[in-house]
Amino acid sequence: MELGVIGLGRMGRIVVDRSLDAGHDVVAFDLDAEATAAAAEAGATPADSVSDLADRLGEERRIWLMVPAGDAVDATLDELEPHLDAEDVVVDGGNSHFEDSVRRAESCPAAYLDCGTSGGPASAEAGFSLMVGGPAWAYEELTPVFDAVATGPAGHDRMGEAGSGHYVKMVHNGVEYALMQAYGEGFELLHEGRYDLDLEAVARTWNNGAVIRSWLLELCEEAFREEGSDLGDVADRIEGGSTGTWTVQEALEQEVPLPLIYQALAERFSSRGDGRFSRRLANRLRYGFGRHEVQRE
Ligand SMILES: NC(=O)C1=CN([C@@H]2O[C@H](COP(=O)(O)OP(=O)(O)OC[C@H]3O[C@@H](n4cnc5c(N)ncnc54)[C@H](O)[C@@H]3O)[C@@H](O)[C@H]2O)C=CC1
Ligand SMILES: O=C(CO)[C@H](O)[C@H](O)COP(=O)(O)O
Repeated sequence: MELGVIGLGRMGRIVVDRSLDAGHDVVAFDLDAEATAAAAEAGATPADSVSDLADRLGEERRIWLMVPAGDAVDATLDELEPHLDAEDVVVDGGNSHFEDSVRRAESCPAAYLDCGTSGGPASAEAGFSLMVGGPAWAYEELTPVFDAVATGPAGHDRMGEAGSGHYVKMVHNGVEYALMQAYGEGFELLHEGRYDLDLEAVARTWNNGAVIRSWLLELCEEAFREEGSDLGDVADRIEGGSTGTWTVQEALEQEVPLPLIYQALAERFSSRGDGRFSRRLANRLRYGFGRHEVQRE
């Protein structure tokens, strides 16, 4: 298949590389010319602009957006619009709000797939987990690319109609906040408690057969290995927060109580000044899965 990829940062570049590795042809564009050139070196056909990318694709255009959520998605769609028709498919693989995706699906001349993407840059080799919303025919049409970008056929599925992919990803991120908070609290007690513990050894032991083993716990193990049991100079400051806020807002609207996710979000908002260990670990874990910059003292 021939795929256009717009946005070649930490995530978009993985879409390019995995698609090329699976034998697909890729036309690539980023506002940053260096990112476009780097994708070309990897085997993609470079485009000079969004319009140029659309022109270089064949009759039935398949285009994957991996730009920051918000205005960049709308700006890209505005530029694409004159080139699109009902036979074309656009995938938004970023962390867009599901209501924005519903609006875009209604106004986009092409079939529109909202695709929640989990795994982060650390999943370049293994592939992502993809949660897709939108028309079934478009999902089936893009399945060869989803197979390549995800961990494989089991790593993606169609969640339902427009918006459902980003809705599921929003809730995923709420769960991510709560899990990070739970691990953080447990390790904080171990760190402050009665025994002088090697927390990397604790995490490693838990990761080998314990009920609470997980990828986030593997990232805890990595963080303690690289930063030390006291997390060194990792600051008590957790950035991000938009996707967790959306989850809590939706829970309030639906009158579904989510005290753990809300509390984890509140911890982020109050993460200033008092050096909470749990938040310093969450700060470091966001580097582990997302290559988000570690805030340091
Ligand atoms: N980093 C992560 O762990 C994850 C990120 N995401 C989502 O994936 C999307 C991309 O994230 P990253 O790759 O991490 O961001 P990034 O900042 O590494 O890359 C974004 C790229 O888009 C380019 N760009 C911005 N506006 C553009 C435009 N109008 N046209 C063309 N290119 C444009 C930038 O130059 C940059 O190269 C975001 O929506 C993010 O929330 C989703 C899951 C995980
Ligand atoms: O989607 C992700 C992981 O699943 C991204 O890493 C996202 O940036 C995490 O959310 P936040 O920035 O609010 O911590």
